[in-house]
Amino acid sequence: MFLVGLTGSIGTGKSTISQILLSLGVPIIDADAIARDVVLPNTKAWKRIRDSPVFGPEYFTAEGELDRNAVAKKVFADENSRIHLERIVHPEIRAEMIRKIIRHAFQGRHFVVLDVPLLFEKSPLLPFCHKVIVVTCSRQKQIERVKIRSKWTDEEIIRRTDTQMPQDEKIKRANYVIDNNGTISQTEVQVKKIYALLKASKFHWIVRGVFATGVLLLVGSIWAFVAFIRWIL
Ligand SMILES: CC(C)(COP(=O)(O)OP(=O)(O)OC[C@H]1O[C@@H](n2cnc3c(N)ncnc32)[C@H](O)[C@@H]1O)[C@@H](O)C(=O)NCCC(=O)NCCS
Ligand SMILES: Nc1ncnc2c1ncn2[C@@H]1O[C@H](COP(=O)(O)OP(=O)(O)OP(=O)(O)O)[C@@H](O)[C@H]1O
Repeated sequence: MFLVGLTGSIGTGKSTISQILLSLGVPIIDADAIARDVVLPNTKAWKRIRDSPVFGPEYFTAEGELDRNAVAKKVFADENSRIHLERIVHPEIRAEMIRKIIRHAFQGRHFVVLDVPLLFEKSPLLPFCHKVIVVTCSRQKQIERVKIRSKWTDEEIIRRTDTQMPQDEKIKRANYVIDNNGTISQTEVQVKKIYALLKASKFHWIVRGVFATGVLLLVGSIWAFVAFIRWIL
């Protein structure tokens, strides 16, 4: 199995592309969804946020859930509190992503797509991605689309976008770029082309070969070590 990163700035269309890939049978690991799960009440990250001096009771709802709007207002206006939140949440997200990757590998998947908004900015999984897909659209479309889906103001959207790597920088680092300025059907055509290329790739055999060699070397070393000890004794 090999890993494919899917990234792009806020509202550019990552989830839309993930849905298209999912309909083609590709497993998706969604970092935003995991980020929501790891702060559910009574989880390790939730407790650390609750006990942190940076986020007081006003950042929690009456039911004890993290008040995402209140937290977003704070962290996207104040870099130190964002770094503080990320230090609590990112290790939990990373651990869960790795667990999911291992599960897919044991199921013998050909490749899995990691939908990670901060893939270039923050993710330690980037070096393990065989290919990276970047989805892009104009800033105007980003704002229009995010506003349909949420109550965020233009200012809030721009503030969030400005904490992320500029789109042209992401495009430079991509293996594949999806232009999501047009209709969803136009995007679907581009996604299907990339899917066909990934499906035709034989890279997963190389990964399997390296993994099998590693396991054989490990088992061989343990066997030789045990044989040596027995010979001494
Ligand atoms: C600040 C929080 C509570 C706001 O929650 P909210 O429901 O409003 O947004 P949601 O989580 O759905 O994120 C929407 C988008 O915001 C952007 N975003 C989220 N966190 C960050 C961040 N730390 N830095 C830059 N952009 C971010 C991403 O483009 C993401 O796709 C939440 O985003 C969060 O916990 N962020 C820290 C974890 C994180 O870095 N997540 C990104 C995925 S690894
Ligand atoms: N080509 C398109 N035409 C019209 N609407 C679109 C198109 N692509 C995405 N959208 C809509 O724009 C909004 C943002 O798209 P989507 O949620 O896929 O972006 P995202 O990059 O995953 O966002 P986020 O960074 O917040 O996770 C959604 O409401 C989606 O339905």
